[in-house]
Amino acid sequence: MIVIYAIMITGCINASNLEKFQLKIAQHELYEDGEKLVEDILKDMETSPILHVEQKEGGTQLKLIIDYPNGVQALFKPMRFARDVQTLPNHFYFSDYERHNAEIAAFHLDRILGFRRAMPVVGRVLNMTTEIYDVTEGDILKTFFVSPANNFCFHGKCSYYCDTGHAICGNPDMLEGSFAAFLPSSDLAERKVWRHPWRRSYHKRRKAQWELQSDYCDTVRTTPPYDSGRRLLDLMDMSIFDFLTGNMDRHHYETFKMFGNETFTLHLDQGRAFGKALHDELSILAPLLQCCLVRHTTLAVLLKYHNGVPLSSVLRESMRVDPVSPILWEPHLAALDRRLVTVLDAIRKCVEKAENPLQNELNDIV
Ligand SMILES: Nc1ncnc2c1ncn2[C@@H]1O[C@H](COP(=O)(O)OP(=O)(O)OP(=O)(O)O)[C@@H](O)[C@H]1O
Ligand SMILES: [Mn+2]
Repeated sequence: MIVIYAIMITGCINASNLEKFQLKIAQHELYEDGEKLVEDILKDMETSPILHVEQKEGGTQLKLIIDYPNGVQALFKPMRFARDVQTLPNHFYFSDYERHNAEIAAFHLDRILGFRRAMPVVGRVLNMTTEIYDVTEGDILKTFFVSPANNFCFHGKCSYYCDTGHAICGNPDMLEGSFAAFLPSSDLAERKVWRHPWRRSYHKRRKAQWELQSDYCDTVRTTPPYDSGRRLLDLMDMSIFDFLTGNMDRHHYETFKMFGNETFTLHLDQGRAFGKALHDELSILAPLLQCCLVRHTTLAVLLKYHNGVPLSSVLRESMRVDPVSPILWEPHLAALDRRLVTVLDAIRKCVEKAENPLQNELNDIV
């Protein structure tokens, strides 16, 4: 990835699999198709001893930074609910709980769709006493307690759901969670955070500009960095990815600074995906619907799953090897195939519109 880092790693006999993986991150993808290191780092995160745990600063919901031997780290999101618990009907997208299994499923889906823009994520069950409580320190320790049902619980400190009423509880002291491979530190590979042009309002009564302005895409596509290169196409991919998973929480996205603008957008933070299996949130597709734009290779992948082995089957099979499988409630898998048809319908309408622009203008007038 960068020269100094390369020298550091090659000069070091015991480079971890994660360091090797980070070193291979390229301008257009996190890892190559079929990269063996992906399986290696998943295995490491699943089986390596946990040396230290601390709460991640910032962010709204509780996350832990896990330290393994050799400086390897992972980002842990805890399980809160069973797989079939849906987003509460009166919750907005911005007050939805994060789901650890959504992070696992999203990594697999991102890989299956050929994006390779999400860091590898694996499930694991922890002993809360020996693998969290005994290896952490500071304020978080004061938030541990035993619940009336005799389960070991903690809530940590954060701005959303870090209180006794929303504690994370083991069964009785075993806790499942997702472990995302850590991105290279910002000293080595600084990231740029971008405001997503189709960001939601994050307010219960306000609408965002894209919801009010019918020609919003014209504004975006004439504004750098969306006016040239791959960036707008990446946002179209992200919109399809998020529509398939039902993730309404794409407020920002990140890129690696060293690659400039002609690089891929990271698929980070899928914790609020897979919340509503029986509802398809069409507004997540707004970027694609408003711009009528899709990458040729993305369309080819979508058609492959539509015409061949269904996306749900390929995803189910991919996730089967995860230690906490099954990862998704079946209706979420069924939703994927249904939503794929919706995406293809939207693209078909765009093609028809492009083939007959005059007719369309007439339709608009009439
Ligand atoms: N795999 C990772 N390795 C290192 N850092 C990460 C990783 N994934 C995410 N981060 C960093 O941690 C931040 C918070 O992660 P994430 O977005 O998943 O949590 P969050 O609580 O949902 O945050 P927010 O409330 O801001 O959306 C991200 O913005 C990102 O910079
Ligand atoms: Mn988030």
